Amino acid sequence: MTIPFLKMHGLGNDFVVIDARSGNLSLNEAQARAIADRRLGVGCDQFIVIEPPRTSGATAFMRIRNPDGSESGACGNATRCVAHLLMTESGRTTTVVETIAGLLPASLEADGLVTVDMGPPRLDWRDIPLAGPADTLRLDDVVEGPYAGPTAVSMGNPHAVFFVDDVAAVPLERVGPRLEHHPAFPERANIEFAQVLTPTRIRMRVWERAAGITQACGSGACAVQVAAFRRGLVERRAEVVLDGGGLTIEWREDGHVLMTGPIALSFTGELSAELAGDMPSEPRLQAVPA
Ligand SMILES: N[C@H](CCC[C@H](N)C(=O)O)C(=O)O
Repeated sequence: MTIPFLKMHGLGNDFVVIDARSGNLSLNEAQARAIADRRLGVGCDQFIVIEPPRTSGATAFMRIRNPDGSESGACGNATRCVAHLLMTESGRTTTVVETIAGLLPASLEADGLVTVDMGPPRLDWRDIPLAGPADTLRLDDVVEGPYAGPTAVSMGNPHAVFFVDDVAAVPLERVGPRLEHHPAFPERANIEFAQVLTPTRIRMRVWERAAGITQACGSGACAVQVAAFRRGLVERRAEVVLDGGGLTIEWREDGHVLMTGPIALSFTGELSAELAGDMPSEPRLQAVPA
């Protein structure tokens, strides 16, 4: 018994996407880890399962799992990929992707880019979450060498944004894991380092919770833009430049954060019986050109 998958990415942040809308996918964390393994499995930054919607108004529910099997409440790059699949399937230029963090309306732009309304950021310490009361604008207790006082933002998942003069000089592979597991973050955190180039352009790099350094992080780019605006460093709309390329992020007056960027389909394949485990064998999603 095998199951087809789509290998997709957003600016190099890559995903294995499967369609479980036709059956009950009894996916466990171990299977997610096996599929995400870059040697024994397909390999990906996140494993994405499309499930039937839970809420009226949603087209489909998107479950997000990190390579360690842990579930996340947001994945901006994958949301663009799934939204594109759903709009291609329906022939419409709008859709609504549901996650455990809420309903995310999306639209297909004339230039082929996808815009997702990632909703409002959560800025209260309880919603990040943090271990205790704190001013999320600057966490003075979070220090790692010369890096201190990040801004905490949740986009449905936790982020800590450090502002630096030179992102390229940050030893991300060393400080990333230490900060991800800092006691201030009871659910760990995605760690971003941002360098404001102009009021409408930010360069950032990311150490993703449970995934390490990735080429791009959509929810992280949203968190960086929100943090920079809260600090008076940028306008409401800016280009956030990641290792894999640029996203346009706008923190709208109504509080919602819009993210616009590309998606790509790399290849399609079939999960072997060993990897598929007891997954159903008749998914609906057909490979569609990106
Ligand atoms: N590692 C993240 C999930 C993926 C986020 C990222 N890939 C994005 O595009 O937002 C977390 O555990 O919160």
